Amino acid sequence: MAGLEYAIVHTKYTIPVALLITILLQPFKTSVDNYKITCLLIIAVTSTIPWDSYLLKNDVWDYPEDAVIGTTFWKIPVEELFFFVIQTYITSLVCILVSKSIIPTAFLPTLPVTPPSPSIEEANLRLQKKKYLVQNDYKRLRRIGLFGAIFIASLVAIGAKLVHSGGQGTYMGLILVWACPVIFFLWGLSHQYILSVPYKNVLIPILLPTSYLWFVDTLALKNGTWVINPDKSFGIKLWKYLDIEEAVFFLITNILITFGQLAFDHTLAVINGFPEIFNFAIPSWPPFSVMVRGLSMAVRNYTPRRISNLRDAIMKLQNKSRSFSLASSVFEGRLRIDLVLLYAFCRNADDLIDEAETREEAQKALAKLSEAISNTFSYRRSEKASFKIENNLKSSISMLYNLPEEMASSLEMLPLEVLPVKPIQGLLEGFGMDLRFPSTDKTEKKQVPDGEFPIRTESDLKRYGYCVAGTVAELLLHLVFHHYPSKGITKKERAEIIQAGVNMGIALQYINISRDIAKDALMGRCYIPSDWLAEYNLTPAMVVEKADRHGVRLLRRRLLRSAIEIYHQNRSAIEKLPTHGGARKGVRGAVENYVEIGRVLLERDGDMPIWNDETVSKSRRLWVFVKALCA
Ligand SMILES: CC(C)=CCC/C(C)=C/CC/C(C)=C/CC/C(C)=C/[C@@H]1[C@@H](COP(=O)(O)OP(=O)(O)O)[C@]1(C)CC/C=C(\C)CC/C=C(\C)CCC=C(C)C
Repeated sequence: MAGLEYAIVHTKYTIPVALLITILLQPFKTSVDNYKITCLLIIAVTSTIPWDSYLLKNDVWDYPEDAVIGTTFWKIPVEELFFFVIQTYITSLVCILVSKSIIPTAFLPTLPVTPPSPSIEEANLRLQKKKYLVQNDYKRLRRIGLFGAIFIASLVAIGAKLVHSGGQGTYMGLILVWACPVIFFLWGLSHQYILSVPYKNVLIPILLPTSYLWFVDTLALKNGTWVINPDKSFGIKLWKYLDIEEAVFFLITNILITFGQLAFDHTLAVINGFPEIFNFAIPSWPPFSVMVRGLSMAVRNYTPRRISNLRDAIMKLQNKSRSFSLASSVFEGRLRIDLVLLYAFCRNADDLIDEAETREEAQKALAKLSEAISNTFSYRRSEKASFKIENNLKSSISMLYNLPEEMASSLEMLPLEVLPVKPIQGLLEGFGMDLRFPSTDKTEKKQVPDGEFPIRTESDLKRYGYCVAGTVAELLLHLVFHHYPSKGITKKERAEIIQAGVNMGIALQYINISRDIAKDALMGRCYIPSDWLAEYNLTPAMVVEKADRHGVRLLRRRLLRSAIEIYHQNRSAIEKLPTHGGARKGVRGAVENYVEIGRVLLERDGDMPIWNDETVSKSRRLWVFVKALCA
């Protein structure tokens, strides 16, 4: 007599959890995630069917007739088949969710390079990078890898022995001989990557679903939904009702799924991370042959400098910008890597000027950077096909132009072959404008008189906005179109979208200026146009002296209103961006996150001084971001 008990286990326990995680992941899900889930589902179902069918035929476990609907496939009840699917799906989603915060390429292992004895700054920097260095100790990885392989191989041997002896060890033996060879294979291919990613990325997808499924299994065993044959199992219980074999089964299958997901991430990390080797566009669903090539590429062929420069760029992004760091998790593959590298370049260039001790030093640094950019740019254009990041410890750009190593590396990493040079020069022009403010350093001989603050009119402000932010948007959108050249968009439409992006960049810069009025004043800068200030009988020097004034607040409101207006005029262009690679969602999320700062400032109105990026609370930032992704 057929029954619904097993089906009820799914409706009560597995389906709701799967739905919940699907909803949680939905805003962040990319098409590469669908690829990984689909592949694993196919592998899991096809490999489990013969095994499960064998166990059922040999009476290792059974289902009372009144607990299942009665429809079977190879003797397996459909509810059981559904279990393979839903468990693989749930564990894969958890794995994908926890992996969102990392860029897999940054966790590829690298062969040890013997560095010269470090200077104090280098030693400090290395201390900061400890997270990666410790996890990336190559010899240690190999040792653990070997130990792990011996351990897994021993489990296979124990399993074989148990199966051969039959009797109570049968069920445990069949689990071990079926799952451990696959785990051995995945471990062999990807143990260095598995050991290099943060532990939580491996442990959470294994332990969280396992403990939940232990709980569900305990209930099912208690209710007799399925029954384990006492003649083919040890009779040892982890706790009341939960047989040790069942506990091992769920643990081991979740290890399988998690290792499978991580092996996918590993190969994607390689094929996305080394464009000089995989020198073709990588589709969201890369062909199997490319995946195998990535997985089998030896660590000695990786480019350590590329990996370590990428790690530096990620650290910069995480330490300096919460909004762009969050937005980065939505972009996929090479676009994500290139955006992080672009961020690091812009940030390093900005810091190079802002952190110079004197104006002369800043001017010199700007000139050196400008020269390095134009020379690197022409060199790359001429050597386009053969460009390769060298493995030297020091960047050649740093040696040639005497630029700080971090700055030089981020320039070296920038995909200049696909970027226009004009916006990069525009960015430098913007930084140059920052150097035209009167100095706050009393020892400096040449003081610029009040009238010579560089932002005199609204059009100066707009030019400045274009230089430091419009250009960033232009570069960002060039990267989007380079990686996802939508065939449906004409050249004219593309130019219009880029123009809208430039305007949006200007709007974001207005918000940035409004937020930082007090902070900028401390540096002797005032970006509110002098002729706006004059309407309130104020001068830029008065703002620098004391930013918190009634007139300044009113002008800040005017600037924010103007930013929001530009935002409204241009935001529809975002919906014309390619959806691939998370481009549209990511740009929408990044823009909304930043515009929220403007909205909060308008809400708070009177608040001054406005100090730092604590303007929007973490929870509000996340909420706005998720809403933007779901729009
Ligand atoms: C996802 C990801 C990693 C994106 C990277 C975006 C990127 C390359 C940003 C570089 C930012 C930067 C350091 C620029 C140097 C000059 C500067 C300081 C500009 C201001 C940025 C904010 O910097 P800040 O560090 O102060 O920010 P925090 O609040 O501390 O986080 C700017 C305000 C400029 C930012 C402008 C953009 C990123 C361009 C925005 C335009 C688009 C996203 C395109 C919109 C597209 C359409 C079609 C409308």
